[in-house]
Amino acid sequence: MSDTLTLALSKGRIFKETLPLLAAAGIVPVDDPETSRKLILDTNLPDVKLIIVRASDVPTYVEYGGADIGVAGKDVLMEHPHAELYEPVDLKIARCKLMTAGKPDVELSSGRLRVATKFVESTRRFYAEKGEQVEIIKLYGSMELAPLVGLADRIVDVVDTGNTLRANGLIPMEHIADISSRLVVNKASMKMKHKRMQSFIEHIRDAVREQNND
Ligand SMILES: Nc1ncnc2c1ncn2[C@@H]1O[C@H](COP(=O)(O)OP(=O)(O)OP(=O)(O)O)[C@@H](O)[C@H]1O
Ligand SMILES: O=P(O)(O)OC[C@H]1O[C@H](OP(=O)(O)OP(=O)(O)O)[C@H](O)[C@@H]1O
Repeated sequence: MSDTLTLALSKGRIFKETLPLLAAAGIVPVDDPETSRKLILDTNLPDVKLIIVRASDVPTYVEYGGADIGVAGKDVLMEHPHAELYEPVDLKIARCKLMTAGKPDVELSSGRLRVATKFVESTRRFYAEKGEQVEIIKLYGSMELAPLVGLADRIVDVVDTGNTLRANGLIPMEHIADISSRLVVNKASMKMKHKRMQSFIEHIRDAVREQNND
């Protein structure tokens, strides 16, 4: 196994918020994924590469060794409860809450509650723990639309400011989980590239402490 470290990141929020942590670990990407079409990005360090993947694909790339390390939201990790991954650092970035939401003051019909979400696994677990039988409708985005067009009674989505819910006449209801992004690590890489990985993890851990003044 080569000693190159491959890090899987998603574009947008996670990339932007991970950059300062990488910089503190001495890693600066050469290309900007927002403008480049490249999916493998070089960094200032010849032995560190970044790969750009969909946020929900990060655990898959890392579990199967397509990347040694990744950054994934806890919401995404909760959808992969059996993934063979280490989760050594809470990066405390991309913070939000996983919540149920719906229209205020609506009489619910007597049948099963219909819940639209892309977070099927967390939703299933949440209602199972409450002992409530619900019908889960899988969507891939724009969940807020579902109650407005009668597709569902509730949604489960991530909420930060609440602006998206408000803009669509919905209100947050039950809190399911606090979400932040985590460093995830391939188990084989951790054994085979132990020193390099350990040093990277420690640098990131220090950077998180510094960023949060603790
Ligand atoms: N409004 C928000 N505020 C803070 N963090 C958020 C917010 N929305 C999502 N997140 C967190 O950031 C992560 C990445 O979100 P992002 O919007 O970049 O990807 P996505 O569009 O949800 O993923 P995909 O591309 O797979 O559909 C999410 O998994 C979640 O943990
Ligand atoms: O409570 P708020 O601050 O409004 O944030 C919540 C919204 O943020 C995310 O969407 P995002 O803006 O990332 O767009 P996306 O649909 O591309 O993920 C998420 O899907 C919510 O809709």
